[in-house]
Amino acid sequence: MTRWPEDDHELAAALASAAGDVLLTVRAERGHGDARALKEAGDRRSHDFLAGALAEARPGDAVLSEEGRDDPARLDADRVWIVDPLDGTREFSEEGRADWAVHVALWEKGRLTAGAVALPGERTTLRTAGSGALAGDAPLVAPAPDASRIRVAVSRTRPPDFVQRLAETIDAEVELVPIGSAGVKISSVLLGRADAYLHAGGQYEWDSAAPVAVALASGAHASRIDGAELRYNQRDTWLPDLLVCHPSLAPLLLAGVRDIADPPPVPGLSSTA
Ligand SMILES: Nc1ncnc2c1ncn2[C@@H]1O[C@H](COP(=O)(O)O)[C@@H](OP(=O)(O)O)[C@H]1O
Ligand SMILES: [Mg+2]
Repeated sequence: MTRWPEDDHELAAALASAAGDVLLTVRAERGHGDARALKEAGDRRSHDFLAGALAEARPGDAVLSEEGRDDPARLDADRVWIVDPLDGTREFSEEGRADWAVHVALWEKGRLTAGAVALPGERTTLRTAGSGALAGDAPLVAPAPDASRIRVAVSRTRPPDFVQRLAETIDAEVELVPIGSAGVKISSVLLGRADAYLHAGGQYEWDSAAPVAVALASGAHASRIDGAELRYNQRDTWLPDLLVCHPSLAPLLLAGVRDIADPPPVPGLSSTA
């Protein structure tokens, strides 16, 4: 039986990193000849590893996993691990790509209290610590952006119409940076490779819980795109939109989103025409 860390931050990091090793092994064993079989094997092996390890390390806690059966008992639990065993499944199956991740978050009585995002392709893990956040062993502090030229991380494969419209609305130059996986996109913001991640149109709690836990611990802004709090361990796990960025960019981006939803009147055009 493995000796798992007593500390929840350490446990999240150890589990995410170890699941990342499982996924690297699956990739090496199977190769990229059959993408569908590789995706299925990755999802399954990583989930089985995380579910087994959590049952061993924290037998009293509930688990919500993308790949597991949803047990409604989690709604009455004080501690729920929210995991995405393989985020960026498509990218995992594509040879040479490193934009896929493992997410492990802990929710306690209404808020995220610990989390880790393993980036196995980069051999590093971003995680919460007792206070603050770490990338590997180095302190992780949300980097201040240049507000005149904003690099926005977007999906590689789902058309970023919403972000495109936002780019036309706000008073700044916007560069779209296509990256796979929600966890890698949020990590890119936290590592200073992008300035914001804006997503609308659909996602589930496991896609964002762990990277949002790390983002908040690092001092970054993370909210729904209307500025509301991101809430986890809800009955319906659909969490369709979010914004992660440096706090200094949040007012500009949230105002841009409001303008898209409620476009300002065009001078000279009557609304009662
Ligand atoms: N409209 C949508 N509906 C459901 N899930 C979505 C979604 N857009 C993105 N996601 C999920 O968010 C993650 C990142 O997607 P993307 O790389 O396109 O930004 C993926 O998770 P998984 O890889 O765990 O399935 C993807 O399935
Ligand atoms: Mg996911």
